[in-house]
Amino acid sequence: MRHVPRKRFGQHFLIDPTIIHKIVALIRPVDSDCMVEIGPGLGALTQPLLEKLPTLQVIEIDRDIVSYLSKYYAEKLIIHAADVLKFDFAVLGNDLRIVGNLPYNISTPLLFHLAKFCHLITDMYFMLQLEVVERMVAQPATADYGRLSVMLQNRFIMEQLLVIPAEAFDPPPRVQSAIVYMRPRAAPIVPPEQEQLFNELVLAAFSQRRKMLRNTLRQYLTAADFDQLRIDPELRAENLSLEQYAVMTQHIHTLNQLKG
Ligand SMILES: C[S@@+](CC[C@H](N)C(=O)[O-])C[C@H]1O[C@@H](n2cnc3c(N)ncnc32)[C@H](O)[C@@H]1O
Repeated sequence: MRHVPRKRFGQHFLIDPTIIHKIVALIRPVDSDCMVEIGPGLGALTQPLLEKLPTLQVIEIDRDIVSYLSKYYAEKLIIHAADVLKFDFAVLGNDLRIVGNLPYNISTPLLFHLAKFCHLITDMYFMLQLEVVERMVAQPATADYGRLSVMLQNRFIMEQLLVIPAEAFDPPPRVQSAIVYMRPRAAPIVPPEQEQLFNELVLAAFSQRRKMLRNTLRQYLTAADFDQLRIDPELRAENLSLEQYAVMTQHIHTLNQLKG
């Protein structure tokens, strides 16, 4: 089908057969998988995945692409014509394996949306902007370490896999891309009932990442609290590990409970 790529849907279609083959080899689809592809587009990954799977569920927003896919792949493909940011993954069942060459313009909100369903997910393989993948897997005391790293690492084990050059796509994006592997932790580091507080705390700390915690977290922790937690209040957001954010959250949660 002749299709003019739509910028507003972040359409950069994979065209390099060697890279497509490598991505599918990483995913290793097997018969029993409950596989879901986000943004199948013109089928670059869909076609080779379908060769290994009895069925595949896809979520696609572009109505022209939806009608093309429903004609071309009639039977084995279950198409959800929807905006993935509003999609309720719970309707797909559990043990989900989710894959996709994601639209880069919505990657951060999409990752946060998916995190809400991590109890239903076995693993995920995504193509994303390299810079975003580097931020996802970043460790403390590095320039890439930030809110995205802390919030996602709380829920997922993640690994940067292949780096993909822009020429592998049509039209080529202005940036390099990478494949990231994400597997939900058996349990998040921060208990779910403290997640809202954890989110607020991490947001406050990184809102002015060059400032000391003493200032950015003033509304949450006193000098005595920092002392009790054995965390130096002169540190900055980027110096704290996920575990330290979890300990601070637990401490504030307990204080809040005592206050009633
Ligand atoms: C980068 S393209 C990838 C296409 C194809 N998988 C490939 O690798 O060639 C992103 C795909 O996601 C779709 N898409 C963009 N925004 C979406 C959204 N909010 N919900 C669902 N699909 C979306 C686009 O229409 C497009 O098909």
